Amino acid sequence: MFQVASITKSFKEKTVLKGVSFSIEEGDKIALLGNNGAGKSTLFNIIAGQLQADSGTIKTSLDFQREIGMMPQGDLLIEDLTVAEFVELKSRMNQLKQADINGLLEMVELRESREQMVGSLSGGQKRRLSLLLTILNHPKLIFLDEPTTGMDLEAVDNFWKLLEQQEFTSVVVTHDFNQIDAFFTKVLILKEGRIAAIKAVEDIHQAGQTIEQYFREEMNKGGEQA
Ligand SMILES: Nc1ncnc2c1ncn2[C@@H]1O[C@H](COP(=O)(O)OP(=O)(O)OP(=O)(O)O)[C@@H](O)[C@H]1O
Repeated sequence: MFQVASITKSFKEKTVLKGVSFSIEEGDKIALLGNNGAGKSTLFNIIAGQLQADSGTIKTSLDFQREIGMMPQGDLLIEDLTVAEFVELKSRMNQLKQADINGLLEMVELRESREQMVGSLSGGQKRRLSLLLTILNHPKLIFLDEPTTGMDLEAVDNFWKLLEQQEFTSVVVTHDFNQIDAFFTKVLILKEGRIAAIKAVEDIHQAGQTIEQYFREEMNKGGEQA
């Protein structure tokens, strides 16, 4: 459904991505993991078309506009509309007929904030609104870059529950190790600009590990070699 092949990217003399390749199949729920500075957001921004790779290709059978949803790390919101106005506007832009604005807002627990200006929402509320706008037109594949940043614990729990209820094929950059074991089907670890591991969560669990334990072990491997 989506293939990333041999992506490289440097900023001045610093090479951030050193040939990143992976495929996404329908139904995959992929956790994209890596330490700070590993290049996750750079990869995400290249996939989103916000940044140009130095080399490599991205191929997909999906329509980028209609079938792929992207939620970047920074919220791209119009701050001087009310929450309801913004969701209505986005629904119209997506040509959704008779969108149930209250129902949609309920889904991300923003119903009570419907008349509030977007600019006055808290960081966590803005993330929830961004999520809603990302999934509004029911894309087939979603990419989320640290979607729960700024959310309180309850909102984080609710966020993962909400995502679990949806049937999206997804790639999520996250550090939420407490919640992710139940959600993902695959783990992709980016380390020093390369994919260090791609592993089915089922196999990790069968080996008696949590995703966090597996991640820590993979991250330590390089340390032992160095
Ligand atoms: N526009 C830029 N100009 C110069 N260097 C950049 C730029 N964007 C990213 N970098 C560098 O590329 C490296 C990877 O950054 P990136 O944001 O992709 O990491 P990340 O894995 O998403 O980290 P985090 O978990 O902290 O979000 C970092 O060293 C960063 O300083």
